[in-house]
Amino acid sequence: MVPLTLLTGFLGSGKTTLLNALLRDPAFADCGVVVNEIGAVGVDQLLVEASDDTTLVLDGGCFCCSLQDGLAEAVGRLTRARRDAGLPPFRRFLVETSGAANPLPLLQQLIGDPRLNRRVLLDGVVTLVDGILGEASLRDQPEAPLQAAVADLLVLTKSDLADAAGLDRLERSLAGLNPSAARLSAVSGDLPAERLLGLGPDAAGRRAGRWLEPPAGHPHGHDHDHRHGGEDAIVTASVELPGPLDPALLEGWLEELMVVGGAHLLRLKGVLALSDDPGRPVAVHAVQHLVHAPVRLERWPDGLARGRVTAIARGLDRATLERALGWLAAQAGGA
Ligand SMILES: Nc1nc2c(ncn2[C@@H]2O[C@H](COP(=O)(O)OP(=O)(O)OP(=O)(O)O)[C@@H](O)[C@H]2O)c(=O)[nH]1
Repeated sequence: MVPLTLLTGFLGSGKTTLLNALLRDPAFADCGVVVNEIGAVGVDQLLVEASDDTTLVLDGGCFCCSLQDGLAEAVGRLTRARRDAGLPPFRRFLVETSGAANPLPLLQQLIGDPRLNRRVLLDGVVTLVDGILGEASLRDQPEAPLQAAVADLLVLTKSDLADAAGLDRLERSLAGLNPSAARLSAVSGDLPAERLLGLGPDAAGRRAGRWLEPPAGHPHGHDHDHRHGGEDAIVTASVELPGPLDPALLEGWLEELMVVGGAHLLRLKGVLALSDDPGRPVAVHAVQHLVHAPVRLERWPDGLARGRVTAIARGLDRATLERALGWLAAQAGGA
C-alpha cells in the first residue's frame, strides 16, 4: 500500500507553495502528485514544480462533484505510466484538492473505492489555513470549516504577514473545530517535511499516536458556530477507553452510529483495544456512512497509553454525540 497525503485548504491558503517545498525534500522523493483545480486551464500545472511523468492535473471540475472518479483514475494512470517507463514504484502520493473543495467525498472515495483502497492508504489530511484570511473563510465559506474539521494536521500559513492577536484567535477557532489535530505554522511552505509523514495509523503502530493527538488544552465537545450556527454547528467529542472492548460490541456500535449519525459525521477516529487481542489495538476510521476496515496495529502507538475515540460532526446535537461516545467508554470501563 502506498501512503497518500491529502493537502487541502481554502483558495490561496498556500497549498501549491507547500507542495513545491515538499517535492524538493528527499522525504518526498518518488512521489506521485495529483492536483485538482477548478477551471478550464490547469494553471497549477504550470506552478507545480515536478516533471510530467509524476504529476497529473485534473482541471475539468472538482473531485467532490463532476470528477468523482478522478482520483482513482489519476492514481491508476500515474502508476501505470511509472511502470511502463521502467521507473521504481511511487513511494507516496500527494494530492492537492482545489481550494473550494468539500473534502468529504474525496475521503469517502479513499475509504470506499476499491480502486483506491487496494492501492493507497490515507496517510493524513493536511489542511492549510491562511493566517490572515483564515478566520473570515471559516466564518463565511461553507467548505473551510469542513476542511479544518477533517484535518490530521493543521498548517497555519502566512504568519509572516499576520498579526499575533489574529493568529491567536485563529488558533483558538481551529482548536475548537478540531481539537485532536496537531497544529504547525509555516512561512512559504517552510516546515520539516518529515512532520507530514506518518499521519495515518501505520500497521507497525508507531505513529498512530500522531494520527490521534490528544485534544490539546481545549474543552471536549466544544461547539463551533462558524457560519453554520445552530443546527449546523460543528461539534466534537472525545473519550478515553481504559479497557478492551468486545469486537462484536464495537461492530454493533459503529453500525448504530452510522444509522443514527452517519450523514452528520465528518470524521471518527479511534485507537482502541479489543478483548480478543488487547496488546495489539485497532485503529478505526469513519467518514460519514463509510467505516474503514479496522487496522490492527502491532503494538500501542507511542504517546498513547490507552484507547481513545474522537468524533467530529456537523448538524448533530452535541449531547447525542457525547452520549454515543460515553456509552462506548462505559463498555470499556471508562467514565
Ligand atoms: N507571505 C507569504 N505568502 C505566502 C505564504 N504561503 C503562500 N504564500 C503566497 O500566497 C499566494 C497563494 O499561494 P498558493 O500556494 O498558490 O495557494 P493555493 O492554496 O495553492 O491557492 P489555490 O490553488 O488558488 O487554492 C502565493 O502568492 C504565495 O506565494 C506564506 O507563508 N507567506
